[in-house]
Amino acid sequence: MLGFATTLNSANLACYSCTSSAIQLCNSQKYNFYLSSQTPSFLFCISTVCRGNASLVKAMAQVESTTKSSSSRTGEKQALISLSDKRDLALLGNGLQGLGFTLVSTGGTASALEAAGVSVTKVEQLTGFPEMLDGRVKTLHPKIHGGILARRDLKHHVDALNEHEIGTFDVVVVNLYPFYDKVSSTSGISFEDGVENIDIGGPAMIRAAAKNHKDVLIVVDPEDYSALLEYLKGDQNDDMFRRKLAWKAFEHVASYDSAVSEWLWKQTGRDEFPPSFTVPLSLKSSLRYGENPHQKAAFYVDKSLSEVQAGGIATAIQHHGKEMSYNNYLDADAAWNCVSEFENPTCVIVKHTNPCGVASRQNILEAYRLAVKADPVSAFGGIVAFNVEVDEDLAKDIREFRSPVDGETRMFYEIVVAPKYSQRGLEILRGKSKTLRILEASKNKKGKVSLRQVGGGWLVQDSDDLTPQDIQFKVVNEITPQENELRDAEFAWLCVKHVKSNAIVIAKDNCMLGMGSGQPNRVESLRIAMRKAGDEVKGAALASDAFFPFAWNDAVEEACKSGVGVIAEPGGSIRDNDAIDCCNKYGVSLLFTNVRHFRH
Ligand SMILES: NC(=O)c1ncn([C@@H]2O[C@H](COP(=O)(O)O)[C@@H](O)[C@H]2O)c1NC=O
Repeated sequence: MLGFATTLNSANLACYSCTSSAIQLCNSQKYNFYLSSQTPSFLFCISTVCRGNASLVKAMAQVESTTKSSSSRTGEKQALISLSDKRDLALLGNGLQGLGFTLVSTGGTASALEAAGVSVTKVEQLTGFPEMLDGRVKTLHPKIHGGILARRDLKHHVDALNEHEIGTFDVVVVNLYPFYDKVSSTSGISFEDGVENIDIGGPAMIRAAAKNHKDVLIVVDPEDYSALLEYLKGDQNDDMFRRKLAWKAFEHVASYDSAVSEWLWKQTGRDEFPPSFTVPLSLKSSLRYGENPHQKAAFYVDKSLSEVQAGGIATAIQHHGKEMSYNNYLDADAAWNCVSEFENPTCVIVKHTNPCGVASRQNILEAYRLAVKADPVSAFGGIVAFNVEVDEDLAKDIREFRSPVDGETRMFYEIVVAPKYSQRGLEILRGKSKTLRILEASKNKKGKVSLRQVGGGWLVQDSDDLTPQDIQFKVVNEITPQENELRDAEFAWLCVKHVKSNAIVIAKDNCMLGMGSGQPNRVESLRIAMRKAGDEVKGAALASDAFFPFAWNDAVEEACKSGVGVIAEPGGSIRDNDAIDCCNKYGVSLLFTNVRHFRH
């Protein structure tokens, strides 16, 4: 058995027992005995006086205990660093070392620090235990967690540290195994690999340090390294800085855990919503105000695993224009959701979340003009969405096109959203106005979950992904529709899905002619739609988001009298036969889809 030597000053080491200065580094784990964080090497006395004297080890433990408690009291500074994301590690390591910190690290982090020329003590040297179980146990040790969790203002905490020869940590820098990236990678991951990527020791250290943030600074984000170093250079009296780091640390762990639990629920193979779940949200931007100027507001991006590469407005790139407002986000979302559904080149114009103009044409310029024409009054100040690139010609048209209302006023829009812009197209649109928001969005993923808040709770449902291709348009009366009428009905059906209930859309030749939305009764929506369609209603298709409760002297008869050629509705009313008889009488085809598209 070997005896150990210690003093506080590493330059002046001597054996406690024999006072010999014949001190050597000990390479054998078995005999390692940590002395103090200022002398983090493993030392032993090779004097013949000590050699083989078992009692010396005990004696030395007492000496070291004294040494350690005095080191803590004399403000010896230790930082614990364990990072998967090793970005800016050299900046951190050099910065802390320059400020007089002793660095303690897990294996990979220690190697990276050493490679960056920073001296470091390995956690296993401190704990006297090797990292084991394939890294499942590295830092889960009282010498680590005691040093993080002990309150410096409680004597019995400090005494306990001294008794067990534990040094304190003033700074803990940890980030976690990249579970999120691994399980969401497109190449996929096995269940076993997923499990191995669940970090255990990291969250334990983060939580411990965040709990004891009064004494320990906890950093989980490389973006905070500079602020940490600045803080350490100052008087360190800003408690709010510590609290903010602690908040961020718990948030980091909470998001991480929500990803793990979301993934595990999927691994159970159950096709139902989980009994409870957490949605991780990340602030994208503070908004000037909410729906109205007296309401505070912000926009958050959903970080759920199911939202990875889900496309949509939240991840759209803004190329130009005034900052997006709360209502802009809602409207842009509605426009983008609607236009993304069409296969052919299409333009959708939205006002207050309702499409007021929709047209599909091989020539997108034509589609754009038709979409404006559907309701030029509403289109003014609206959101224009395209499902194809905005090139130079289209951009010029968006810039120059004059309102069909007076033939003079140039059309004005809040937002243009498209999947792509040519360089020239973008330049031209930028020139239209300083404020015009230009968004580049990627297509929405199908099969998502939709959440909506009500007082005290959230409603959760699958997104409404059905398209006309998934639906059978069944002729239920004696009038067989023409091929073009069927296509018009499908087009109107796709439009009506995006209109607020009660929703009626009249369309012909891949162009919306009129729509009625949000009325508390269907007849009123129908009348609004017919008024907008005007004479063009003749031979057009009409789609209703839900069945008609009454036919005679009601919406169905009014539609038939107006001259529509075909009506598409879900069916399912107890008075379906009235609708069938009514359509027979007026020579209008009636199609039942058996699918409802309420939008509340
Ligand atoms: N098990 C443990 O005791 C443990 N302690 C730290 N870690 C993690 O290990 C990672 C760093 O490892 P390395 O320094 O070996 O590259 C960090 O992301 C940290 O969160 C652990 N790993 C997983 O649980």
